[in-house]
Amino acid sequence: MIIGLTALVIAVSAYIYKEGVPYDFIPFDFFARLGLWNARGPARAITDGTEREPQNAGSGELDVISGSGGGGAAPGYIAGIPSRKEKEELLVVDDDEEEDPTTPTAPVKIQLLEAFPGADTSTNDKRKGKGRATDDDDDDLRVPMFPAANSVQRASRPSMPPPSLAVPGVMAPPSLPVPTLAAGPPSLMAPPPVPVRKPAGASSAANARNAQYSRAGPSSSLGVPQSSSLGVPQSSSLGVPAQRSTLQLPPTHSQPPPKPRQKVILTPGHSPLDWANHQRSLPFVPLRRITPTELATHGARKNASKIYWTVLEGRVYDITPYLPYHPGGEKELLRVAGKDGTKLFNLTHSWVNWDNMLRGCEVGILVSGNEMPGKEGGSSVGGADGGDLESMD
Ligand code: HEM
Repeated sequence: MIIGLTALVIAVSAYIYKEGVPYDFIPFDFFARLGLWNARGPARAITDGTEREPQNAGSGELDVISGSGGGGAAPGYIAGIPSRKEKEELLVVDDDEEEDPTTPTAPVKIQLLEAFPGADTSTNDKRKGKGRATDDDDDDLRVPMFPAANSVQRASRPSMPPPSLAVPGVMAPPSLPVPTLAAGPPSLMAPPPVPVRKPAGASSAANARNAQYSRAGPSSSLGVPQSSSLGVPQSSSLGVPAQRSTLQLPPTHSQPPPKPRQKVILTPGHSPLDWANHQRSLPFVPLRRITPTELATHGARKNASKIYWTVLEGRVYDITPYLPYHPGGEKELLRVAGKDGTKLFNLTHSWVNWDNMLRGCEVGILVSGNEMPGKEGGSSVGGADGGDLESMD
């Protein structure tokens, strides 16, 4: 009997020594349910395989999955505790291979150790002389960096900050790519080739005009330096001229360039706002019928009165008080004195609301010379010798 028991104990010991602890052995499952088996704290029994206690998540405790609802796990399997065989398989390291922390194998090993916190690595620790040896490391749940902090991958991307290790389980936001404008190989796509319009039979005058409007040259109109700092190669294989800045607008040649502004510097007190105030102070003048002959006496030349009239869409205006307020200058405004200035006005600035601007300067309407026989002659603003509109109607 004693010999038999002794032989049984020896056999069990030899089995455990060789194969590891049979966790699926029913008594162990029973002890695990009682909370006696887990050496790292009270075990959590999950009876139906779905309920888990979230408050202990990540605390290093082990999950016990019962045989009835294991969801594919072996009956009595204690999640998180590998068998000796598993541990040895997981922790086998090629002795010939030098352990380099920069290679991806180092984090993998760390992850395996983290995945099985109860694993006994003393064998490997003794063999390698290093590794996870203290229990303090069990509470360190930091996510290992991959690639390693000093790996070649990280060294090649210096702008990417290493993920924060302060908050475990929180992934660092991806860093936005910062375009390197000054240095580095050109990574921008080359612009499309500039379309070259060369109509057959184009006249030499048109060519001359195109040459005049074309601003391709060493100086960019946008002020972009010719040595582009955007990394665009100066000599593109797509046929883009090397001296042209990529930010420069391509020449269209379809329309002539707009005329440069010809605004003059107005004397102080003659701004558009000043004119609006001054116009309100002008005296009211009864409107009259004005013939072209009378209008001509108020031209720019041979005008002793220095009173200048013009016509805009059939209405006669005394532009004399407006002369110092005209943004285009007095000289330009006097070009329409004594005649119909509608066409020139609209050619210059059709957007200007002349009706509103010159309301206080209106002196009458233009009539043909036949309508007012005998009524021609010089007259000043508000003159009484013209045909008064109210009295004539
Ligand atoms: C007869 C009544 C006229 C009125 C009330 C008037 C009024 C104005 C106003 C308000 C502006 C400023 C436009 C702006 O800032 O966009 C302006 C600009 C100018 N005006 Fe007149 N204008 C008159 C007639 C003329 C005439 C007859 C000419 C020339 C033929 C002329 C030539 C100019 C020019 C060259 C400018 C500067 C355009 C620019 O570069 O902005 N204006 N005028």
